[in-house]
Amino acid sequence: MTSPYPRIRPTGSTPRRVRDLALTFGLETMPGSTPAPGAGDVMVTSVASDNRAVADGDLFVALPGAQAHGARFAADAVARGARAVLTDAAGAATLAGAGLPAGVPVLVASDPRAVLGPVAAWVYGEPAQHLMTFGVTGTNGKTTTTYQLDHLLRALGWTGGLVGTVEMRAGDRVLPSRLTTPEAADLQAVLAAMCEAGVRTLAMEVSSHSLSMHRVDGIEFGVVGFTNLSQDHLDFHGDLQAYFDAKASLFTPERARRGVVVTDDVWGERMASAAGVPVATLRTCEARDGEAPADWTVTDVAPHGTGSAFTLTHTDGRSLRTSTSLPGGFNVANAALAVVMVLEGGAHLEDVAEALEGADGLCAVVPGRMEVVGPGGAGEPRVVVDFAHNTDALELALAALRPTTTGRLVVVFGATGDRDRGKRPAMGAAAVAGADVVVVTDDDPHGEDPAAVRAAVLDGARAARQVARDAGRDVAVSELAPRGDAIARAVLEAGPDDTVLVAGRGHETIQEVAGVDLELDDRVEARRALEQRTARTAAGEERTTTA
Ligand SMILES: CC(=O)N[C@H]1[C@@H](OP(=O)(O)OP(=O)(O)OC[C@H]2O[C@@H](n3ccc(=O)[nH]c3=O)[C@H](O)[C@@H]2O)O[C@H](CO)[C@@H](O)[C@@H]1O[C@H](C)C(=O)N[C@@H](C)C(=O)N[C@H](CCC(=O)O)C(=O)O
Ligand SMILES: Nc1ncnc2c1ncn2[C@@H]1O[C@H](COP(=O)(O)OP(=O)(O)OP(=O)(O)O)[C@@H](O)[C@H]1O
Repeated sequence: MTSPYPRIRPTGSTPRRVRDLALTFGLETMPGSTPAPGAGDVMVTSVASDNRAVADGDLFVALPGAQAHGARFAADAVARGARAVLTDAAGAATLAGAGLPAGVPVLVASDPRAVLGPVAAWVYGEPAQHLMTFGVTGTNGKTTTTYQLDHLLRALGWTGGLVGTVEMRAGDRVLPSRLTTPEAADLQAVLAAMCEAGVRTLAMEVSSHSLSMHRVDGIEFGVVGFTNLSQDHLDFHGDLQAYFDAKASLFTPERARRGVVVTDDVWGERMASAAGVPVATLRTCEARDGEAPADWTVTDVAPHGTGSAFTLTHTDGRSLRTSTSLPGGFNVANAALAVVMVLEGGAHLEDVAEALEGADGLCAVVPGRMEVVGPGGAGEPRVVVDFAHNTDALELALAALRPTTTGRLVVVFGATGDRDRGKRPAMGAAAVAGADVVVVTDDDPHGEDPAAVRAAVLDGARAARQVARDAGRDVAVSELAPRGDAIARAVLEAGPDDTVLVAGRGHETIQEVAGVDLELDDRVEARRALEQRTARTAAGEERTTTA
């Protein structure tokens, strides 16, 4: 039996009586599924919502889904050791005739997805209540901000746990992530494993999907943060207002005690006004005319190593100066948000300043976020891999690299298949506006025709190229697939003073093409191309010397 994904679970859990579960959450038990009199209590120690990840002692939660109903997998879940099932009326109807073994209670909830989080938290002993919890939402910056949060919390002496797009970390246990925010059954198991491992703080990404799909229900975050909002995921939410509303639901008493909102964009101001919990505002760029000062303000941004130094000041006069190693103004915003969330969570400014001093600022390496694969120099171009996969992020990533690019700025990118199609031409236009050489290739096509996705991006790029030409700026636009070839050509043809930005996939190592998972790591491809350049240069030099 294969499992689609391993899970981080606690090694030991207190058995919980299914009867108590049903009473606590007001769940009916499907007639005929109650254990025989005298058979003793059915106990569960853990929760799973996918049969392929079930272990002995699980409550299997059979959720209705867009592709299938989880009830279809309940018999296999029981065969794998699930002791009870929680589902909805449709699932119960399926199970009534499915011939589950006797003595497996089937609990029925009107909306099992809505109750899964609180149920899983109850089974695992409310792990989030034993952690200092920090949740970050926003279109871009969640991963970066959570890594900087974790870095600072560790610098303050805490053992930190991390959950997000790249990985889940619970003490010494690390697992690559499938989702940015895991389903509640998996998430509560990770939190329980963190508590078991002596972890004291949690820095986690909270995606808008997860908020709409109840994945973080059952968690009341100590502090939540909002980075920004721009066009993305509209295929799921429908429009920007619905996308905003999903994120705003994190700033409610059911989900958080207090918040920090970056008010650099209008959506941040709206988030601060809409919040149902106390929030501190943070501005990292010039205030708009007539705008009230934010609670926290970033000033005196200056180059510092590969990133920036900046000063954070509160209206009450508190102030500290620190830095981030990641380039770009947006990474100042991410670093500042991480610091303010920790301060708003109750840490003393002096302690934070001292910790940052000792930790050399916010210098967490964030896999695939402005990751320098080749530093440049010695005749080689600088090569950077970034996760920018929407218009706003691409614009900012290019803007972050332009000031330190003395030659041409080259960008290799594409757009994700089966996701928000509206952003494709805009991404093409953003690439032309910010770069000198634009190579359009595949990102993760998923089930879409890769050429059609590239064509949509090229439409925007070519239209913008004409505008650039009319303004006297010539931008080279080309198309090349597969992605590995595009990365190789860009790196091999770049000049020694050029910067090559490979954008869109960051840390990812699997590219899904027509349902087939291909191994593809942009960093490996870029490194290989740099090695080819070096070998070619060496061979050229040898030919010269032997000539
Ligand atoms: C839109 C969305 O989020 N869909 C999620 C949803 O899918 P679904 O409702 O279609 O579920 P389904 O596949 O029909 O399965 C129904 C039930 O049967 C179970 N099942 C299914 C198959 C099986 O063999 N055995 C089994 O038990 C499933 O676990 C589920 O409980 O429930 C599934 C099971 O948990 C998720 O895997 C799936 O995420 C899909 C894969 C996905 O791509 N989600 C993305 C959009 C997402 O959530 N992204 C955000 C980040 C966005 C961003 O900021 O970039 C994230 O937090 O990762
Ligand atoms: N504060 C920000 N504002 C705008 N763009 C940003 C910001 N922070 C990072 N970016 C850009 O967005 C990309 C994604 O950053 P990051 O992974 O930290 O965000 P994310 O919200 O976790 O994204 P995802 O949810 O897709 O994982 C980065 O590679 C960078 O190009």
